[in-house]
Amino acid sequence: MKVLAIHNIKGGVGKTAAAVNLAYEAAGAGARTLVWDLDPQAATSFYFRIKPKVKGGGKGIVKGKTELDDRIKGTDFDNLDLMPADFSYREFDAQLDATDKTNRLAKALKPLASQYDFVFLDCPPSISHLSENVFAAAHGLVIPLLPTTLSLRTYDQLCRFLDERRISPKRRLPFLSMIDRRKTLHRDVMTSFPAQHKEALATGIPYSSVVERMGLERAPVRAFAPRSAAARAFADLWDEIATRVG
Ligand SMILES: Nc1ncnc2c1ncn2[C@@H]1O[C@H](COP(=O)(O)OP(=O)(O)OP(=O)(O)O)[C@@H](O)[C@H]1O
Repeated sequence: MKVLAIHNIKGGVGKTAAAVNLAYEAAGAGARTLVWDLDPQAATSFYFRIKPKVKGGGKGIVKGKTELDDRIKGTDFDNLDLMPADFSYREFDAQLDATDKTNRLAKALKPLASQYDFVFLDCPPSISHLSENVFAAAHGLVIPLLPTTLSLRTYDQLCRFLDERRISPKRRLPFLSMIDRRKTLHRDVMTSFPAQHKEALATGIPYSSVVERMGLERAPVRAFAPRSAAARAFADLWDEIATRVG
């Protein structure tokens, strides 16, 4: 079982869009796939038409006692399950901070190792104690970045943090999201970012109204717009990530 965290310090960069669409691609390729919606905003759960839990999940995980198995729900798609968000995750960080443990997520996921090929963690925007747990559990960090100066600056800050924790660049999988090729800055970043960061994925996700429509359709892009450029881009991105993480 490979664990992939969709993570960024910044909000609104396309983490949930990536989690939903990459998980759909993995499941479509036949991999037994689980998405864990760690964000109390519960957008991933919304896209998969599953109600978030109201309470209770976070504390048990922090104490190392929660069985995740009975919280998992099936989705409308083959091979694709979801662990819905839980509003108690709002307190996750403070609770994890109090224990000073960074292995809680990894420990909670361990019993699922024989059930899934891939687990996607859709993370809230932060750099926190929860992030430390995510980094300890994940084989790869999938990091969506807007092609803007501030977004790239935040990536450098994240890299310094990962360097301090000796998380190898090989485990970092940054890619550009919401690319608008009409913008000179975006075209420039498409050239400069991979030149400066060898770990960068070659596939980027275009800015697309089809991705925005996910909220209306409540489904991954390829399920309702299979021939769109965005659907092709997520499929290519998944191929690249699957190759990188083996
Ligand atoms: N490729 C895209 N093209 C156009 N709109 C996009 C694209 N990707 C995401 N969006 C839109 O941008 C907004 C933020 O996207 P998303 O929720 O995936 O980001 P996020 O990083 O998960 O946000 P948060 O940090 O709040 O969890 C949403 O309204 C989404 O529909």
